[in-house]
Parts: sequence; C-alpha cells; structure tokens
Amino acid sequence: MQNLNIGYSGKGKSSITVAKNLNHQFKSGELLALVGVNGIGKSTLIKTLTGLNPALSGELRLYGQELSAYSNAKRAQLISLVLTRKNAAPNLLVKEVLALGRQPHLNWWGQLQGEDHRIIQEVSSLLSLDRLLEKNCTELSDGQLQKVLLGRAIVQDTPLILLDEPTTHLDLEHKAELLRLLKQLCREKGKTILYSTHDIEWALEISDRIWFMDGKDNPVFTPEEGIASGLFDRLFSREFLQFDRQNRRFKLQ
Ligand SMILES: Nc1ncnc2c1ncn2[C@@H]1O[C@H](COP(=O)(O)OP(=O)(O)OP(=O)(O)O)[C@@H](O)[C@H]1O
Repeated sequence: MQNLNIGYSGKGKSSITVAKNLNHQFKSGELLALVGVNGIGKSTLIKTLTGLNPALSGELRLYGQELSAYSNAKRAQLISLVLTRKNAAPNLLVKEVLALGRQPHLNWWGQLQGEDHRIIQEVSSLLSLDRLLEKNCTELSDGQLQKVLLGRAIVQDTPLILLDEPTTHLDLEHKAELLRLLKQLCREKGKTILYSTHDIEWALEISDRIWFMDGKDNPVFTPEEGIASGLFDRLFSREFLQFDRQNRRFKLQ
C-alpha cells in the first residue's frame, strides 16, 4: 500500500478519515501483528485491505494489480478475512461454515469434491473441531465460534489471511494454541498473516513484525527493534504501567 488514506465516506455525509498516509509492503510468509489503542483504525485498515471498505485515496496493490481491479471471486481466492468481533454467529452448522470456506474454489455447480472434503477434514482436526461439526454455531461459546471462523479462513486456503482480534475470547491455553498455529501456517505453508490484537506481550513473543498504529508514523518493526528503540517504554502515558525490557512484560508499579 502506498500513501493509503482509510476511513468512511457515507452518502450525503462528509467523509471521516481514520488514518492517513499508510505505507507498507507485506513480506510473504510473515506473521504481522497490528497493534494500537482503541479506535485508532485497526479494524478499518483490515476491512480496507480486503476491499470490504473502499480506501479514501492512495494505492492498494495485490501481486502488482490494483485491489479494486480484482473480481470478488478472484479476491476470495487470494484473501481470507475473519471479523470475529461484533459478528453474530451464523445460523449454520459448524461443518457448513467450514464448507463455505471452499466456496471460492468450487466449480460452476458449486459442489464439494474429494479434495474439498479432505481439506475441511484436515482443518477440523488441526483445530480440534471434530466434536463440534454437527453443532449449530448459535450453540457455541465465543471461543469455540472464534476457532470455527478461523477454521473457515484456513479452509479457504488463501495466501493472505487477515484476522481482526482473533484471540479476544480465548483462554490462555487456546490463545497460545491459536498463535502457534498462525505461526505454523506462515512457516510451513508460506501464508502471510496480519492479525490485530491488544495482547502486545504475545505479539512480542510470536510475531515476525509488529505494525504499530500510532496515528502518526505508524511504524513497522521486529520485536527486538521495538524493544531496543524504547517504543514500549513510552507506549502508555500512565506512570503506573511500565515496560520491563528484560522480561518483555508490562508491569504495574
Ligand atoms: N462504519 C463506520 N462509519 C463511520 N465511522 C466508523 C465506522 N466504523 C468505525 N468507525 C470509526 O472509525 C474509527 C476507527 O475504528 P476501528 O474500529 O477501525 O478502530 P480499532 O483500532 O479497530 O478499535 P478497537 O481496538 O477498539 O477495536 C473510530 O473512531 C470509529 O468510531
């Protein structure tokens, strides 16, 4: 993306610019965490990167071609998106939601083939969803639903995966499991994953790079660069919240 301005332009209303002059190039196979305070524009950016929310101005290219020039069908083969927050559970069985992930790859008749079933089965085992397959999504806990929606994105098998706060509803063990899985998808399958999060300590632990939306320069750095630059020391203005560089943890004073 180059000089990208993101925000909302409603009919008859003046447009709202959420973030300006964003520049970034994704590295293939990297796990990139998107952090920043509430309301800074993380979800808006993620929606803009999928074409769900049009950019106000600037360039957004995927494999050298303007994102807006792709058909919806082609875009769905290249980018998967999980907006877990604010999303009501679809009134579908878990197995049906996973099958939806294959939609962009199906033939004209829209029927699942052997390979589609194999992928769904593989992802279902990977995320331990086997026991839930016959359940309706409305019957799931928030954490279970979050895993199912991530499962749908993995089933979609796109090179770029965008996740808005994928760990919000997860307990510590499931959070660690999911983040390890994201890392594994990048390492072993060459996926490029951008996920927004408020868990900065986990982002430092597991991400290749961190994109810090600060409303000004919006820097991107490796965890080591971020720590060495002192950025986390001055991240929060309250003196009772301090960053312990050695242990890569925030501490209450
Ligand atoms: N549909 C919309 N129309 C107009 N403004 C919106 C819309 N959705 C979000 N906004 C505004 O855009 C700004 C950025 O919101 P966004 O949801 O992208 O932030 P965020 O960084 O994801 O926040 P959080 O960490 O709280 O989830 C906020 O000021 C919000 O009020």
